Amino acid sequence: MILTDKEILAEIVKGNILIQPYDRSCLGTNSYDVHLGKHLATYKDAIIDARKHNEILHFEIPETGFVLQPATLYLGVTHEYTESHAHVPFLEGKSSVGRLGIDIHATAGKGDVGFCNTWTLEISVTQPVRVYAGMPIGQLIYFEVKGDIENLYNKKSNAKYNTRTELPVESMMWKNQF
Ligand SMILES: Nc1ccn([C@H]2C[C@H](O)[C@@H](COP(=O)(O)OP(=O)(O)OP(=O)(O)O)O2)c(=O)n1
Repeated sequence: MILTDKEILAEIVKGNILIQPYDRSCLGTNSYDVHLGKHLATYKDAIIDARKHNEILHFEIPETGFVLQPATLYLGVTHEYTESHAHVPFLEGKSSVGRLGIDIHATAGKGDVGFCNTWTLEISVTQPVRVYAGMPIGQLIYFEVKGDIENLYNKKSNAKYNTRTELPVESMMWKNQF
């Protein structure tokens, strides 16, 4: 089941959910709006290799905004740092963002119980579009889980994306054995 606005608030009070910074006006009926952080990144090489540690180049979105181009994968990051200690958080797009032709994740929208970090966004666009740091970019929804958890994401020795950062993080697929 998805938490309602009242339940999200109650879980924040209990310490099971943390959203920093938090603004009451960002709480929707059953979601919380998150915003685009100022840092973006692109892969350095035109061809990226799923087995290798591919380097990314970071840059900041200027005050005047930055025009995203089609056929480029941009890694973005939420302005918000979040923790979810008892629920499965999902990152979803916003309809208003989708209507601008902006996708904010490529295949990965699920978070894990125990995930504590900003969210990396895998951004692609249909046509050139200017984006701004601080604009609403997505929404978090929280699902209840059934059963006890043996390995919280932040305790898992192989959790790849749990080191706190304000920067987008590149794929760590290279840590998988295949
Ligand atoms: N667009 C997304 C989706 C997820 N996450 C975060 C929340 C998740 O808890 C964490 C790991 O996501 P996955 O389990 O989908 O990723 P992997 O399976 O590749 O990583 P791991 O092996 O660490 O579980 O990354 C994120 O920052 N940005």
